Amino acid sequence: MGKNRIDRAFQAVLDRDEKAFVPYIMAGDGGLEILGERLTFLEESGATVVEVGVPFSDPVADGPTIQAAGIRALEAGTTLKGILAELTASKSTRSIPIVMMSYFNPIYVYGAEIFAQECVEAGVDGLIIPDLPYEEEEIIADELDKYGISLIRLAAITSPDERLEKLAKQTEGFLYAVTVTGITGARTSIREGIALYLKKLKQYSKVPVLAGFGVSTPEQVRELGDASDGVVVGSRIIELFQKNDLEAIQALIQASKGLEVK
Ligand SMILES: O=P(O)(O)OC[C@@H](O)[C@@H](O)c1c[nH]c2ccccc12
Repeated sequence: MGKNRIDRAFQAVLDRDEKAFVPYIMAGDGGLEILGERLTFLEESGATVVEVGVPFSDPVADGPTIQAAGIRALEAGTTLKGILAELTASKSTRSIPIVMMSYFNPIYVYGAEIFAQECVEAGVDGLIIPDLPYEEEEIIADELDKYGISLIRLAAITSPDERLEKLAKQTEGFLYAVTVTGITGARTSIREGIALYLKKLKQYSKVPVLAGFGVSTPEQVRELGDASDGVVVGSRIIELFQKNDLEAIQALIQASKGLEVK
């Protein structure tokens, strides 16, 4: 292993027999000036990697909570350029790896090469581009490769095995296993069959498999973590930051520690 800091962060977690916890936050929600502070809080609370969202006017995969956060961020004047500048300015205050989540359009408008270059300066180690299909990746893959930025692929529960296997073999950093059909957002119960789907992905993948979409309670963090290498939590983290319930965020992160490793 060891392409970049993401690989090392996961390795450290797995070596301690813990599970990874990746919180998602929307850059610019609450103002860009608090982004650095939130990243530091998440690092100090034991997150493994942070997923930082870029707000976009047409967020096709986002549920209501993430959409609303995106609208607040856009209304506060957040731009991709501003996010990269803020991440660069606060970079020396943290060591936690950052994965940026952006739809393809803002990156395309920015220019793939300059974007990749500035990601490195900003301490962005990986990217999730939810509307970039596997078949179209070449539009940016070379630039990311050149700058050592991991391209994290999303696996859908509805995909045929053959596609899942390809995604699992190609992905870098981790494999994002989407555990629901539909959009992001808190759900009350974990769908049956998820554990089998996660186990299958784990067999295909050389990098950690993280379960995401609809994870909102410590129990779900434990349950999904048990069947995978960890979880991604978005909507719930955004709600808790809004309520300023920092203890509940820490409790969610704590739930990813000390799980029985299968
Ligand atoms: O909000 P949830 O259900 O906890 O799911 C995580 C998710 O929000 C975050 O990873 C994310 C936000 N927007 C996305 C778009 C596609 C894939 C993933 C995402």
